Amino acid sequence: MNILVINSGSSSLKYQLFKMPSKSPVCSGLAERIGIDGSFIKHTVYNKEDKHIIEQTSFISNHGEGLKQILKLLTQGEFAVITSPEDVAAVGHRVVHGGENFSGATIITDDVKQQIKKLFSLAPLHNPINYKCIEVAEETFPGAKQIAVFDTAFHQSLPEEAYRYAIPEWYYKEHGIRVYGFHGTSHKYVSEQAITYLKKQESKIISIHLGNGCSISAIKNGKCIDTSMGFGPLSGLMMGTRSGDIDPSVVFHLMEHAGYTLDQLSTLLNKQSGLLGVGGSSDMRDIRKLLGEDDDAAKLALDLYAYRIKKFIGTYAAVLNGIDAIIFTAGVGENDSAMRQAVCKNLNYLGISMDDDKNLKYKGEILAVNELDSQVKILVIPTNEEYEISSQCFELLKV
Ligand SMILES: Nc1ncnc2c1ncn2[C@@H]1O[C@H](COP(=O)(O)OP(=O)(O)O)[C@@H](O)[C@H]1O
Ligand SMILES: CC(=O)OP(=O)(O)O
Ligand SMILES: [Mg+2]
Repeated sequence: MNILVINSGSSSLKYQLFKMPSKSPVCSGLAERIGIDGSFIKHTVYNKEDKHIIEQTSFISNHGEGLKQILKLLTQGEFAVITSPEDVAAVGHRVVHGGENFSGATIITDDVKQQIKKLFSLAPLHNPINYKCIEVAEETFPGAKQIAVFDTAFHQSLPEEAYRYAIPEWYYKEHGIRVYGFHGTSHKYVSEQAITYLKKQESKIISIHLGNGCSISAIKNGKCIDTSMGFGPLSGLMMGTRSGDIDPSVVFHLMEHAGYTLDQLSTLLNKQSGLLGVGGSSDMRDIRKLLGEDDDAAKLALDLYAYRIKKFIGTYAAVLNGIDAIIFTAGVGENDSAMRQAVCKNLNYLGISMDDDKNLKYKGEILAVNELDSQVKILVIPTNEEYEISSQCFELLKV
């Protein structure tokens, strides 16, 4: 059964085509730096021993356009992997915000689409894009099942003390104001990988997802018990363009004393803050380049970014009453060894000590980068949201 998975993030669009139940994809790829300079698509087709890579470097203004270019690569030319739309049984979509209604993979109906639409304002960088990708896929593969896998699903296990805010209950009951949490598909996938690696079902794990969006989760015995993103994917860690935690008084102040509108505030906190706002670019690779040129703003951005992660590790060590392993994953977590090192520095009191040489050796496979006598394992685990989505779709269709 062929399942195409579309994982649209805030800055990227990743995809993989699986012939389920095989975990090895038929093809995979990503469009990166969507909407900023230097956009590109890297498309890889896997043959038995060989692989073919196609790279395109024209500007991609938005995700809908990116997906159309990707679908061309899948269906046209010498390395096409889909000869007819009927070849695809299902398209699995990452959908970021599912509110409280979805805890598993869900067939997309008109009603589900309306619910995704209702949540646009809570995940403005994501749900509109996810919705657009669903529409493009419906047009391209009219006979395929369209299935949504929500980032919020894995966090439905949060206990009430973690998911409720300290405001009157009415706001929860009437307006659904609570912590939902995001990147759940990634946290679920990497924590399951860690449990298998540790051979320890009863485990206390901190999973740190550092992509364009960033979040950190406390996972006890395979269940998420707390997470840093909240009502929307804006709180917690510092991100590519998002501020992460900020005192709400700042919002009142800017409204009252600087005449900011809601739109301006949303733009400031969602699109102009984080690495971009402090360091001058949303892309960690650019920040590293600026650091190499002794740029003070880039240095400050890196310090803030690492400090915030460290603070959350301390918080979740308390929440979990100990730690067996911490996981670094996603674009920055997997590729930026210097950030992993900065985060783990001076955490010896928690039993976390990194082997700096091993940390430099990560090559894309799960790797423990802690010293041998470190009480806590430090794992770098490549996330695979696409495979996790594909297997959830496959399970749903098998029933
Ligand atoms: N080699 C690298 N070194 C440092 N950062 C990297 C590297 N490769 C990718 N990244 C960073 O990963 C981030 C994107 O992560 P990703 O998980 O793909 O994001 P998303 O899925 O949220 O779009 C970008 O900030 C990018 O700079
Ligand atoms: C939820 C979220 O922030 O996703 P991304 O990292 O893909 O932007
Ligand atoms: Mg992502």
